[in-house]
Amino acid sequence: MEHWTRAEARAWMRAPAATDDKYARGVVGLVTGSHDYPGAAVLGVEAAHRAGAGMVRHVGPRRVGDLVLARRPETVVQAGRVQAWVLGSGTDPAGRSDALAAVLQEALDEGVPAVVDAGALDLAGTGDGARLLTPHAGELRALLASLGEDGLTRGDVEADPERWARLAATRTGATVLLKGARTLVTDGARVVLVAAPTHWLATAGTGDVLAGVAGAMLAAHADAIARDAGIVVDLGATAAWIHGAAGERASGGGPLVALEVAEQVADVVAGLLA
Ligand SMILES: NC(=O)C1=CN([C@@H]2O[C@H](COP(=O)(O)OP(=O)(O)OC[C@H]3O[C@@H](n4cnc5c(N)ncnc54)[C@H](OP(=O)(O)O)[C@@H]3O)[C@@H](O)[C@H]2O)[C@@H](O)CC1
Ligand SMILES: Nc1ncnc2c1ncn2[C@@H]1O[C@H](COP(=O)(O)OP(=O)(O)O)[C@@H](O)[C@H]1O
Repeated sequence: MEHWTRAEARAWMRAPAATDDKYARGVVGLVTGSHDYPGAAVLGVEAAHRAGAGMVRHVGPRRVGDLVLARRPETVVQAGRVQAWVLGSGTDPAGRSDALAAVLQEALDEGVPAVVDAGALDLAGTGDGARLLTPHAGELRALLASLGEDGLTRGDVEADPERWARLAATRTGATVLLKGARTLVTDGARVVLVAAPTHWLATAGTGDVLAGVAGAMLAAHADAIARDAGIVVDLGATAAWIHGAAGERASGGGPLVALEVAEQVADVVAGLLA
């Protein structure tokens, strides 16, 4: 098992050059949030901006888009070309509308890299392109059940996370980032461990922030992923490392809220580039 530290994370960061424009830095598109969970969209969008996306698009219900814009007017709330997608945070597959199903499927079929989170995890095996699945243990259990691993409990996954994350990666052909105090990232062959520096991260919405950071990482490296999809493991691990470091800064030893974690991401990136 590989252990991901600041040194490994640094290798995947790059400051913009004189020749870069917003598109060269990577456009992230998010299909996240819903009437029930609008906040997840705000958190993921904030994180994608702070992690260095050249542009962030959000596709979702009008009310969700309005909340996103109220927080981040830089966001483009229209569909369009992206270098990477973040799909599913703050959505519930049980209540998925036909319109949302169509938008998600179109994104998955585009062939660009995608972070597949929360309410889109049941679509993990569909479409085309590199995939980074970001389940917590309960979501991994559900994903494995859908792949035929009946009778598994969340406790089983927590007792042997490496085994179950590897199995899900092998079965889906995706890279799996299994969230927790110790986050595992695996493509079925390599297994990378990212230890969180603070357990105050165990709070609502921090997973939505992680998805936004991961989306920005995939978008920034979309061309390299097209040449070698194996680097999605490195990019997922780097996103988890940045998320942990941002959580540590947001916490300062005490409680944090997810939006503060997202806000700290830019300083963590600056520190890696220094
Ligand atoms: N601000 C936002 O918009 C946010 C939006 N979010 C979005 O919410 C969506 C759902 O994601 P999630 O991870 O919260 O739920 P989910 O995977 O269905 O697991 C449910 C499990 O939890 C358990 N459980 C529940 N309550 C419990 C309790 N009091 N005490 C103990 N256990 C309790 C429950 O157990 P049970 O009650 O069944 O025994 C079940 O096992 C997702 O789209 C996410 O992105 C979140 O990111 C938060 C911020
Ligand atoms: N005990 C813990 N210590 C450190 N980090 C944790 C701990 N528990 C969860 N996390 C992290 O917090 C985030 C929670 O994500 P998730 O379970 O999707 O919650 P949410 O859906 O509320 O955003 C993940 O990044 C996970 O790695």
